[in-house]
Amino acid sequence: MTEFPGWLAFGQPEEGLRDLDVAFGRLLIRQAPRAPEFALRLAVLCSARLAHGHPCLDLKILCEPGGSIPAGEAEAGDGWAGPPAWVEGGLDGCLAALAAADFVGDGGGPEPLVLQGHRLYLGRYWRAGRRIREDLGRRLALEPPEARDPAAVRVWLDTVFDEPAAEPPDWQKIACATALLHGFAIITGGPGTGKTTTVVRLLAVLQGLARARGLERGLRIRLAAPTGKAAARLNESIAGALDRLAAKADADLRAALERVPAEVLTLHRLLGSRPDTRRLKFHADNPLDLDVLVVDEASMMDIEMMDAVLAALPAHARLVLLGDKDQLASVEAGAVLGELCGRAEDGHYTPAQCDRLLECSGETVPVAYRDPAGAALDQAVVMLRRSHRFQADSGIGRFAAAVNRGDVPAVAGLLRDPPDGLSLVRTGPSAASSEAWLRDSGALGEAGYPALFRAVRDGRPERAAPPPAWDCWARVVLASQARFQVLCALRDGPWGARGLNRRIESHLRAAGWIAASEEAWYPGRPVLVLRNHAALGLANGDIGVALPVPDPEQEDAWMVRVAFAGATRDAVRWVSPARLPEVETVYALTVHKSQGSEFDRVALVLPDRRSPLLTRELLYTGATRARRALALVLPGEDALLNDAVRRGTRRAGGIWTL
Ligand SMILES: Nc1ncnc2c1ncn2[C@@H]1O[C@H](COP(=O)(O)OP(=O)(O)OP(=O)(O)O)[C@@H](O)[C@H]1O
Repeated sequence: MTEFPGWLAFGQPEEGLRDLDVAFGRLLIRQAPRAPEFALRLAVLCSARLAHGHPCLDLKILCEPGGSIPAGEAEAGDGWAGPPAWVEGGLDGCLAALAAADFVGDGGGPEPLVLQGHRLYLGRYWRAGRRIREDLGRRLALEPPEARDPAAVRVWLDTVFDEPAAEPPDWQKIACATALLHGFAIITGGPGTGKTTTVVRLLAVLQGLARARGLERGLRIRLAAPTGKAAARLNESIAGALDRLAAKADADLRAALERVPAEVLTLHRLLGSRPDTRRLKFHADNPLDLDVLVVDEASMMDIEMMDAVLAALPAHARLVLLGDKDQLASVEAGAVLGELCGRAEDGHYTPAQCDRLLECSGETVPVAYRDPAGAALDQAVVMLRRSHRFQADSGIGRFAAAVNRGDVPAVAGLLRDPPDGLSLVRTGPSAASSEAWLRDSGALGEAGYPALFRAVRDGRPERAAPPPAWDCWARVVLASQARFQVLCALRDGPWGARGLNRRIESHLRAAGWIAASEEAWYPGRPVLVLRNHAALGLANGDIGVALPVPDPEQEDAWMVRVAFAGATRDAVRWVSPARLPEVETVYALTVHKSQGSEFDRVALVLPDRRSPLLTRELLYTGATRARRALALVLPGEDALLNDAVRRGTRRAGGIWTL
């Protein structure tokens, strides 16, 4: 019988170890009983880091004084400053112990862990990271046909960008030119900076140029997003951007626009994910049949998803990623977009690239963004810098920008005297169940959840109404649902989503919006889908609302169906609650789950105590889910908010440096 050390016991959440990590540690001991225990602890910590989205353990950060890698980033736990007591001999000590362990290799062999410099990876992620880097390297080196005809590119770009930018240079035009010049490009930018507008123009130019080259069938273009919600939102905004561009198009541009698809799939659907297997339909040996793939909300892509997408993408195909590099990364391992955009703020465009961009677009890259030593990746990344959604003086925009800069005094100043669109609601730490903050934050007000119930109550068609009338009602209800949302940092604890959901529901019951006698599936109950369900066309993160509809089997009887937005603009999908995969009520939603969604008004609720999960990215992501009004609900002290603004997540990835 193998002896296991005491710290390797199942059910040790206080150590931050999941049972999975413990099982991994035990497996390693069985395989390599003579490995130093210190190396084993590092290996198990490496596995535990995955739960927090880190694909590797950065030993340098671990050993820094104040490096604070809490093994147990439990939601309610505190971070700690400095390495754990069992770390001996600093970075050199870690490296020596790992060198003596059979289960650690350099990536060339089958070892389950790989040590690369000062980073310890689980082999699976290291190999995926290396494939990503090699694949992107190949795509960056591709010279697409458009790059060979800068004069034609210039004509088309001048056609789709027919108005000068308010402030030169026109980064949107530069982004289009960049994506035309490379087989792989990233367009990053905050909310409303015009990523969708830009990509629609890009796709029109690509189709226009393809037609001019005599490619009669046009390019095969697919649009995708990591979640159903993000796909549905891109669907809407692509359709809007296409309409806007078509309104002023000449015949050539109209012909090109007709070949730009508006349908957006989830990445899982695009890759042909199947219910009972991890194997995808499309992969390296059965690639996707397409020439251009655009992925929106790419900040939500983790390493494995990126690896799967690249594997299934034909070698000649162009990949364009859109996303906000400052948003929270995927909860799965790896902040792929954040890492690829690590140098986007400063451009780093080489003189040769600036010349090419000028030739293709007529735009001059400002000196501040030039760098003779710029890397190949830098040339393919463009950051859009101006929000067209928020006025420069809008409360949400200013708050989000200050949070993003980590500017504590600016955040404090904005909250002291909040500009339009921003408000601060202070509550006592024990006020989670009180009605006051819910009223002050707008949740129980006219524009809050009562508006959803009013849409349910007032818009219900006559019993005999035809199906389109029921769809129309559902669309109005779903639109009301998307107008207001309570978001919280955490899932558990008094200010976490779970508890708040129950409390908000009971306040709505007390106010008479939900009848006291009604069952779990009362009309108006909003629910969040927690798992992908390919057969029902539902994806993790989709939100639906329960509604009563006539029962066709029994006269005068009603049945409950949950309405979800369908894949196309006006479609509604009705699903019986009995067929739904795992769902939960969603008056309060965690910021993590809200990625890819937007709401007119948001109440962003912070916890009353410190949590390592409360970071700058989380605040920024939560705040930028709001389009018109943001109420920040602060149950604890200001120091808590200030700490979060200061604390940027340090995702230990290293994919791009592998
Ligand atoms: N160059 C521009 N001039 C004026 N308005 C613009 C410009 N670019 C985009 N817009 C407008 O700004 C709004 C946001 O644009 P868009 O949806 O393209 O941004 P986005 O970055 O994709 O936003 P999201 O945050 O939803 O991802 C739209 O109403 C769009 O019409």
